[in-house]
Amino acid sequence: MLALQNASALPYQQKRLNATTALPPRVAPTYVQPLRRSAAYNTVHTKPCGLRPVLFKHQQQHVQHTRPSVAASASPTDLIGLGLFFAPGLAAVAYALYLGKGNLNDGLSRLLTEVSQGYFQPDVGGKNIPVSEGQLSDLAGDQPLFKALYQWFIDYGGVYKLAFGPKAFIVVSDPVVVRHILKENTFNYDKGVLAEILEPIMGKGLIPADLDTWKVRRRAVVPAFHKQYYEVMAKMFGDCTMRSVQKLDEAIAAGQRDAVVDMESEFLNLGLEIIGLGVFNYDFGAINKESPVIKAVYGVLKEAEHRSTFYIPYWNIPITKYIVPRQVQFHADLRVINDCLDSLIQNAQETRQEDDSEALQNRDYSKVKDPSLLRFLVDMRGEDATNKQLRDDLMTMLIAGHETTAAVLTWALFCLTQKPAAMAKVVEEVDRVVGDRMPNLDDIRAMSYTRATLGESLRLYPQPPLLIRRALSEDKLPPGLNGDPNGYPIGKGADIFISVWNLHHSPHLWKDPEEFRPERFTESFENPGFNGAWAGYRPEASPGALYPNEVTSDFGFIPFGGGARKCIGDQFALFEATVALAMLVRRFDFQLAVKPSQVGMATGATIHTANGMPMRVTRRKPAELKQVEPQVAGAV
Ligand code: HEM
Repeated sequence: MLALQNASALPYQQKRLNATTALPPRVAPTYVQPLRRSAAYNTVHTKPCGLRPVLFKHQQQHVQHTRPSVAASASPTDLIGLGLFFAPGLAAVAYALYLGKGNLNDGLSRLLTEVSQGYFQPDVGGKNIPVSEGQLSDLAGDQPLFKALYQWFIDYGGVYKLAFGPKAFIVVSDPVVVRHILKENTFNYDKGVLAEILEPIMGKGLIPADLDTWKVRRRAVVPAFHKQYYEVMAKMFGDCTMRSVQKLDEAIAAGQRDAVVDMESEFLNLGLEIIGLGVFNYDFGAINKESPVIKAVYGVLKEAEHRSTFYIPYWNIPITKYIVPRQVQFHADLRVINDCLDSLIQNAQETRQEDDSEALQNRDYSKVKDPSLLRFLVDMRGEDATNKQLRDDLMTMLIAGHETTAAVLTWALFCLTQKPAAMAKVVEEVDRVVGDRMPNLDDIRAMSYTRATLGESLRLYPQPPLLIRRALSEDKLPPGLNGDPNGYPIGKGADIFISVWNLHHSPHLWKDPEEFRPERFTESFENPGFNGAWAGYRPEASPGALYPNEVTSDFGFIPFGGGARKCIGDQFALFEATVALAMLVRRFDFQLAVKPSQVGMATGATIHTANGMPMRVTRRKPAELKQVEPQVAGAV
C-alpha cells in the first residue's frame, strides 16, 4: 500500500497558507492500477532535473483492519463474502508452500486476488516474449514500480513479460508496439484491471467504460469542449489563479518579506476549483475548506490510490464496506459526492434549454451564466443520458482533471527552479506576451516556450506513468526495436502495461533523456535501429500543435495517451497550466525551500511528491515587471 505521509511534521508547514493546510496533503489520480502490490511505501529522491534519481526504501504502513464482526444489517451475500474472505486465507498457506518459492505474503495475495475475482488467468500467449522472473515482493521492496519496470526494460527490451505466479503482465516500452495497441488495433483492447478498480468510483464514466458505452459517451462529450467554451474557461483559469496570487500575497505580507508555501497543496486547491467550475459550475473555492464535499473528494481519491496500489482486492468482499473503517468511510464519501452531483444534475435538468450541438456551441458565452460541461450535456438535443450516466461522466472528469494538472504545475515549477536559465526564458516570454493581463487563448498560443516547459515536465514526470490495457481477442504485437522479427502473438485476456515512464525516459528515443531541456521539442531525433518502423521525433509532423504529442513523436511521447481513448481534456489541461504558470512566475519569484534531494517522490497510481513542494516565495520587484501591449498571436 502506498502510505500518505502526514505532512504536519514538516517545519515549513508552519508557514503554509491557512487555506491549504485544511486539505489532506496529497492524493493521487486514478487512471491506472499499476500492479497490486504488497504493503510498502517507496520514494525516489529526485536530484535537480537532469540527474538520475536515487532510490531508497521507506518504512511500511499497513491498513488498519478492525476485528471482523458481522454487522446487524449484513445480508446473506455478505455472509457468503465473509466465508470467502477467510477460506482463501487458509488455502493460501498451502498455496505458498506448494509454490516453494516467494514469501507467504506473495502466495496469500496471489490466491486472494484470483479467488476474489473468481477466475484464474487464462493462457494469454506471448510465449516468445522475454520473461522477467520477478516477485511482487521485489517490487514492493527497494524501488518503486515504474523504476523496476524501467530497469527490466533496459535488461529485456521494449516488450517483456512480468510473471507473478499465475498472473502475467506484458510490459511495453517501445513506441512501435504502443502505436499498435493505442492506435492501429485500438478497439481490440479495453481497460482491464483498471476498469475493475475504477468502476465503483466512476461507474461507466469514459475512463473505465466498456467499448459500447464509451463510443456513445465519447461522441456526446467531445463537442462540449468547443472553442467558445475554451475562451470562457481561459478567463476562469485567470480568475482562479488570481485567488492564488492573493493568497500568496497575504502569506508574504504575514511573513513581512517572503513566505514558504507548499506549492503542491496550492496547485491542488487551484486544480479543484478550476475543474469544479469547468465541469459542473461548482465553486469549491467559495466553500469552507472543511466542507464535507471537499473532504469527500479527497477521501475518494485517497481510496482510489489505496486500491490501485494494494494488490489484495479485499474491498470486493461485500462485508468489508461494513467492517473495514476505510471502506465504510469510502462509501460515506461517495454518498456525499453523489448527493452533491445529483443535486447539480437535477438543477440543470430542471432548467434545461434544449438545442442542437451547433447552436449550443455558438451561444454567446460571454452572457451565459453557467458555461459548464454539465450545462452543455444536459441542453444538447437528442442527448438523453440518464442521470446516473451524467454523474459517472462528471465524477470521471472531476477525478481525471484535478490532480493531473496540479502535478504538472508542481513538477514544472520544481524543474524551473532548478534550471534558472529556463525560468528566465519563461519569465521573459510572459513579460513580452502578456504582461499583467490575464492570458487569453491567443496569448497561450503565443507562449510556445512556456508550453514546451510544461511538455518537458510531463516527459520527465508523466501522469500517469503507466497505461493499462487488456486484449479482447488474439493479436500479434509488432517486434519494435531489436524484437523478434516474427512479432509477439498474444491471446485474449492478455494484460498489458504501457510504460509511459519508460517511453519518456528511453535512451533509444531521446538525447540525454534525464535532462530537463524544453528546447528539445524543436529538434528532430532519429534512431536508425528501428529500420524505419519508428518515424522519430519530428516537430514538423504536427504544425501548430499545442504541445509535442504522439504525432510529432510517433508514440514516443504520450503524456495524454494516444489513439481513440486519448485524453479528452488535454487542451483544457494545457490551457489551464499555461495560464497558471504564466501568471504566477510573472508576479512571484520561487526558490525551492529545501534541498532538491529532499523533495521526495511518492509513487503509486501517479507521481506526486512525498512531502509537498515547499517554495520560498517573494514578490518580484515592481521595477522588474514590464508593462507591455497585448501582442498579436504568433504561430505556435
Ligand atoms: C495534465 C493533465 C492531464 C493528463 C496528464 C491527463 C492524462 C490522461 C491520459 C494519459 C489519458 C489516457 C488514459 C488511457 O489511455 O488509459 C487520459 C484520459 C482521459 N482524461 Fe485526461 N489528463 C489530464 C487532464 C484531464 C482533464 C483536465 C480532463 C477533463 C476535463 C481529463 C479527462 C480525461 C478523460 C475523460 C479521459 C478518458 C478518455 C477516453 O477514454 O475517452 N483529463 N488522460
